[in-house]
Amino acid sequence: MPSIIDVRHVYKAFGGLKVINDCSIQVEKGSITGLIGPNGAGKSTLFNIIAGALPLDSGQVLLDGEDITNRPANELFHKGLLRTFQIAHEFSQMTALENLMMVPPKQAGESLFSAWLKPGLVNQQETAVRQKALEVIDFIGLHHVRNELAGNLSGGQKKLLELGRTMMTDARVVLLDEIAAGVNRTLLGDLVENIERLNREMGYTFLVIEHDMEMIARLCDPVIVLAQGSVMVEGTIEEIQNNPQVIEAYFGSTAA
Ligand SMILES: Nc1ncnc2c1ncn2[C@@H]1O[C@H](COP(=O)(O)OP(=O)(O)OP(=O)(O)O)[C@@H](O)[C@H]1O
Repeated sequence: MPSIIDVRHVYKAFGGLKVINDCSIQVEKGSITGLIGPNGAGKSTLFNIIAGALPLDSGQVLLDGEDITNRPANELFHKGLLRTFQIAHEFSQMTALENLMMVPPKQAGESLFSAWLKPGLVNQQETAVRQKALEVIDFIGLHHVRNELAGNLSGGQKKLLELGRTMMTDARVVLLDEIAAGVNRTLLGDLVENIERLNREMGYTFLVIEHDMEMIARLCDPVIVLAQGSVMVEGTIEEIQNNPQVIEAYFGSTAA
């Protein structure tokens, strides 16, 4: 399988602190790849670099063979590379459904000019967007709270909504940053199921940062372990869990 994301020899330092250090990873198209590592290993920094939120010092990032090094996040969004955040950032004063309807980037209704010139087109687009939002909200199991203000949703429901927002665009790769944090087990099950379905039924590729090992074990193959800014080891979850280097990096020598 070809790589959809190809990170090549990336370096990044903050002041004198080398955070990403000759890091190369490949994410296979159609995979759910896990990215784990001890605190401060550089996982979020690497995510920020891939997603265009942070410039790298040297190296290269390719998306499906195209050089996207240091391209801005909004450009990558249009290319189908999306990132969800550690803290869901919904518009709290809009309903869940409206939050989904906000997403499409090329909505003619956003432009006053096109609304004035082509009101029919705007109406047509809005109907199509609403229809798609209703389908998405069904898919993520939030139909019953579609008219609830997003600010009133539970933490887990907000994360489901965040995942739903990626479905409103033609996402190809979604970077998930610690979405399990603070989510109860039932909703976590829903999240995992939805990620699996998006992967299976819609061909999404996922790159997942997660501290919750149960979630990594259930979802991810392969798993990449980052330590001190570069790849320590990559393999199946079983291979990772039994790797002495990984045990050492996580727990120190006492656990080995
Ligand atoms: N904007 C910044 N300025 C300076 N140092 C930073 C910045 N962002 C991250 N760092 C440092 O870079 C290192 C890696 O941080 P990063 O958040 O990428 O690690 P992580 O693997 O995601 O950690 P965690 O699992 O704890 O979230 C840390 O030492 C952190 O303090």
